[in-house]
Amino acid sequence: MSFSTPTQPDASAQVSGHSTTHASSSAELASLKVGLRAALRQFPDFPSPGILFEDILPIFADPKLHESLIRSLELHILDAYGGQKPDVIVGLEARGFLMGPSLALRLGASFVPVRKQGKLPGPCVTQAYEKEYGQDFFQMQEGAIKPGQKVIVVDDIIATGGSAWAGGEMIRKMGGDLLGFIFILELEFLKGRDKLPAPVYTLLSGQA
Ligand SMILES: O=P(O)(O)OC[C@H]1O[C@H](OP(=O)(O)OP(=O)(O)O)[C@H](O)[C@@H]1O
Ligand SMILES: Nc1ncnc2[nH]cnc12
Ligand SMILES: [Mg+2]
Repeated sequence: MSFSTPTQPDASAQVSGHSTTHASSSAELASLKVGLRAALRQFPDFPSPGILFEDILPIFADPKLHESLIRSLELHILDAYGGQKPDVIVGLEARGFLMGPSLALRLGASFVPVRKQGKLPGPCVTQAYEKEYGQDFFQMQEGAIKPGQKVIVVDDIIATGGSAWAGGEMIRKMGGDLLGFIFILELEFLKGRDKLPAPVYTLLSGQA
């Protein structure tokens, strides 16, 4: 587990019919993580030799685990960021789209996608980036983030941090206020979090 955001010992919150205090949400989060961790699968040498691929898809195949994931991320957000709630959840194509929209709905926030180049219509902001196995370009539609909006970026995995950094750069260019980055899993040995300009939270640790 990796925390780099402050918590609020007295925080209490009411969202989606769940009432929580800091102590009860910590206990709930710890128990949800056990099931989520057990569901992950690893595939050696995918998509290229030397990469140990972390497969998060079994979480989405099981409705109980899917709910555990969204609830875990919700609990973190309610407990962090000094009580500030995000206006926008930004998800990174493609795997960030698996949890971004449902998390946004749960929080009453907007969902905005970051897509790979050439997929979005109209004027776009573009950012080149490097990832664990190659180079790519990300885009967002101009004006998708309004100046001053509070934004959280979500994705499945942080490896080198290149993808999340590029998302953060585009949000910064549009005047967004980046509250933080949230991932299911972190490949700690790549130190991707050191590239990112806002607090990083990963639900589960992995590949130290
Ligand atoms: O921290 P980084 O080194 O940038 O790597 C992490 C990114 O790599 C994967 O995305 P990828 O674009 O490979 O595939 P996807 O389209 O299936 O999400 C993963 O889903 C993260 O988005
Ligand atoms: N090792 C890995 N497993 C799954 N997704 C990834 N994205 C970047 N590195 C990855
Ligand atoms: Mg991805």
